[in-house]
Amino acid sequence: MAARNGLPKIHTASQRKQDGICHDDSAPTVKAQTIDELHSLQKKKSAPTTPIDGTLSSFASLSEEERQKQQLQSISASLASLTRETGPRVVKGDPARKADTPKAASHDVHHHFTPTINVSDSSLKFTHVLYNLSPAELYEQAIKSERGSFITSSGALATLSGAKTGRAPRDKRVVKDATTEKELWWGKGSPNIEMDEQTFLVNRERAVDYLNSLDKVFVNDQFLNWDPQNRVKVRIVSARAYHSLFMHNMCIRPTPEELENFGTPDFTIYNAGQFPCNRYTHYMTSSTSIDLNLARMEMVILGTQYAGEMKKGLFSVMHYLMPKRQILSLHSGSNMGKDGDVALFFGLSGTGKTTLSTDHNRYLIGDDEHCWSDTGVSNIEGGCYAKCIDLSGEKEPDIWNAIKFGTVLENVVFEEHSREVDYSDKSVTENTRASYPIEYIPNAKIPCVGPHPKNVILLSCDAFGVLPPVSKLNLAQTMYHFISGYTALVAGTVEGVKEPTATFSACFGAAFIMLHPTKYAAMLAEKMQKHGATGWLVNTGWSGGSYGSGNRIKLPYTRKIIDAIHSGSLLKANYKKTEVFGLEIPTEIEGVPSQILDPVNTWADKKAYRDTLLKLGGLFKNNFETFTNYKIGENNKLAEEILAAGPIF
Ligand SMILES: Nc1ncnc2c1ncn2[C@@H]1O[C@H](COP(=O)(O)OP(=O)(O)OP(=O)(O)O)[C@@H](O)[C@H]1O
Ligand SMILES: O=C([O-])CC(=O)C(=O)O
Ligand SMILES: [Ca+2]
Ligand SMILES: [Mn+2]
Repeated sequence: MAARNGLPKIHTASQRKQDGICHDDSAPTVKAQTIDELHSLQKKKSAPTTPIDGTLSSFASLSEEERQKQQLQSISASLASLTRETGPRVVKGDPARKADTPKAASHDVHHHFTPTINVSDSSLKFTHVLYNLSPAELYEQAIKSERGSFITSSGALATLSGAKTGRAPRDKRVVKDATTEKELWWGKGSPNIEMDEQTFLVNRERAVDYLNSLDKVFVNDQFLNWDPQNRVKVRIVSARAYHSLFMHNMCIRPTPEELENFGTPDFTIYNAGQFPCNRYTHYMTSSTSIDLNLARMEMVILGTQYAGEMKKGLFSVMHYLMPKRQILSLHSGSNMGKDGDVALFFGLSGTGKTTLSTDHNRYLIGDDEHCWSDTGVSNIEGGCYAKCIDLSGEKEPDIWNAIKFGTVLENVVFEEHSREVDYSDKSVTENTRASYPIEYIPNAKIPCVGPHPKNVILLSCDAFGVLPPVSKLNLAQTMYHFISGYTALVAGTVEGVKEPTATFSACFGAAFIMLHPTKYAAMLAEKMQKHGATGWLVNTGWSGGSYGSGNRIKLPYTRKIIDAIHSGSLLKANYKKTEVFGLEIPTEIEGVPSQILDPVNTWADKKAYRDTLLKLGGLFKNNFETFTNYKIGENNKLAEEILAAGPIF
């Protein structure tokens, strides 16, 4: 055994001396003349994900050469400064590797224009592009050049997202032009903070200049949406291997053939997150800005390295593009039973979409973002993004086992030597996260599509502890609660929110919607009606008192409730109606103590319960006032019904 401070004795074949002469050449020697050649043998050439080596191009077929040229031209065009050169001189590969240094530019693959005296000095520099690297290559890049990158004991890549460990919704801006002014939701309650085209271009140039000034940039060409008819091509240009691996996991990964025929992207992200925006720039209120331009189909990220901005930025784009095609985009998880019954799980951050859609007895379609079209549901993404605070192998075995090689573990704390992660440690943030490809969940449904949903489950984490663990909703109630989007935000995901407080977020995702909430609500109502889906409200939050005195409903109980919804048994249960909210609650569910089903039973102080119930009812009423003047759907009947489906007292 090798001691940590000493080398073990080396036993070689030469010890079995036959002729008294030391032969250490009993195995054939390597077919290499030089050390460089030896190293070149180690890696099998299998593009397209491997960075190309300059010496290789001469062997490549003409059409392959032409394809590479077009690909580089497309990347150069993406990275173009809009005020100077048409595009940087791009070269594929890691600048740290000899074969990829600008000498390689003499090969015709990297032809590009020859800089002349009247262009800027920046055009004299090569931009090295690491194109669609594999997880293994990205691990190496991260460990080599990004402080805070480590391999954990289960093989995941631990990383730090920097100063920001959650999204920054107050810094998310959208370009208001003649088109978006009319189409998008602006003003009170809307997530769309306006900026003008000029300011967008200033920030874009800042990001592009920053990216081009670096030694290397990562470029991911990937897809969104498993529905082949409505697939969107996305390009992500970023400065960190962490960002590239995160998007590799979260977007749909192209096959080598699909990558060959990728062409130009439909949407491009410029992630210059390490670099701040400039507060002298109009509209900027901090050093962070996440800017969306729907006319250019581009997003620029400055001043935050939190990778969730890219994922949710793309989600916003889908919330704009899909409704134009009569497809409903949803902040929901989705899974399917053995008999093909599909359930949707809506809910704000931390309410249980990932936890409850990841169910060992069902096929996972997706954990966070879906489309509902005329053909059924499709996942937008290629991966999952699970919260991992207090994660345990017993309670959530599938998520636990997904944390292996290839998975990005954000902001977790681990033991220095063993690299065992301590999932209870909140030293960096409470919003610790794991990002993994969906196929890391053993019963993932690939391709991630399914038929029309049978159950629509609205998850709410009620910090007041007055909503029942489960209620059956009629269509008007489903719409009322969908538009309200109530939860008690669990600390962490949104910057600066540390304590649970009541939140209303339209469509259970106001931060990501682009159109007025009633547009999405009308589409949901129409689809639920047409396909006969049942709505449910599930409280994954407190019972027996509010946050501070009661306790969070035990996950195994919530799972039993969800099981009863899926199996259809809950539909047949006996129901009674609650006061104030008028919710239908079951009297019995297998595996769940009956007395917790009606929250009044779990509160010792009945007056406190009643006061809290009325208080929450009042908050719902106040919140809904914004929507009372809007028309929902074709006739006004539904709008009136929805209004009447709220709390009455
Ligand atoms: N009764 C319960 N039901 C669901 N989740 C629970 C329950 N009790 C505790 N939890 C915990 O709450 C968290 C739910 O987080 P989850 O990742 O599922 O949220 P999410 O809805 O997917 O959020 P996001 O949109 O931010 O990804 C998990 O850490 C889970 O272990
Ligand atoms: O975007 C994030 O950081 C995580 C997430 O899924 C959400 O907030 O809904
Ligand atoms: Ca999630
Ligand atoms: Mn989410």
